[in-house]
Amino acid sequence: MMKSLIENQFIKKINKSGENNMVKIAPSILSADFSKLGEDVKRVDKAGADYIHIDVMDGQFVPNITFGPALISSIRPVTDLVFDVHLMMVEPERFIEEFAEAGSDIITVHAESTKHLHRVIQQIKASGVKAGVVINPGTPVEMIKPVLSMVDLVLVMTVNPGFGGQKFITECLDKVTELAELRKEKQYIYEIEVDGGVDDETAKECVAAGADVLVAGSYVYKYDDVSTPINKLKEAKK
Ligand SMILES: O=C(CO)[C@@H](O)[C@H](O)COP(=O)(O)O
Ligand SMILES: [Fe+2]
Repeated sequence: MMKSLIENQFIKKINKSGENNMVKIAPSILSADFSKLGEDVKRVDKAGADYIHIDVMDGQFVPNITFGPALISSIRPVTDLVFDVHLMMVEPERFIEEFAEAGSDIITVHAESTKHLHRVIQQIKASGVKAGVVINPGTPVEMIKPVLSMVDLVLVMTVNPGFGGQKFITECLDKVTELAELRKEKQYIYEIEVDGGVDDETAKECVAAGADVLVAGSYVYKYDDVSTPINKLKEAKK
């Protein structure tokens, strides 16, 4: 997608106090119907989604296997929405350029997945896309402090990665609050995204803690009319 369009949708909504005016919704296509994936992407686009969240799993970092760059290329023509690509793979540095070329707008890598987190983030930025860092429920914010000044997005997992439809882990919200406070104190520019077990109820807790972007898979795609859950999630900030 056009770089200027990404900038518009991305950083501009962060105002001077470091808080977004509205919460963004990132439906996860992990819970879409893969036999009609393009249609399922279009449905959430039409319903007001902000990002398309794409879960890449390698069967090693997590006990599940999903998509690669070819799938991302194939759905790229279907929408102009930001592709938020969540890499759950060991040594993501091996594939950054492929995922960037396939049409990713944001690539997020797990702090636990590489020995060279700082270098991978540099690599993502050099490939011309936004860079994000992800932490598992068992990983403290302390571990990513050295890269917080470099990233455009921090993703806080609110379930253990690998599967959709799991129960929200409330304790992870303390990290969202900590990241929001750090952003304010140090004038960082990252968005804070949460992923896992998000529905209309847990969304309110996430927003209250300071989340700017809500990923939701099973909650969105269980509805025939996906504008219902997307609107309910947006109301979490009203
Ligand atoms: O990264 C992941 C899972 O590892 C997620 O993005 C899931 O797709 C979220 O699914 P729900 O918990 O919303 O059903
Ligand atoms: Fe995800």
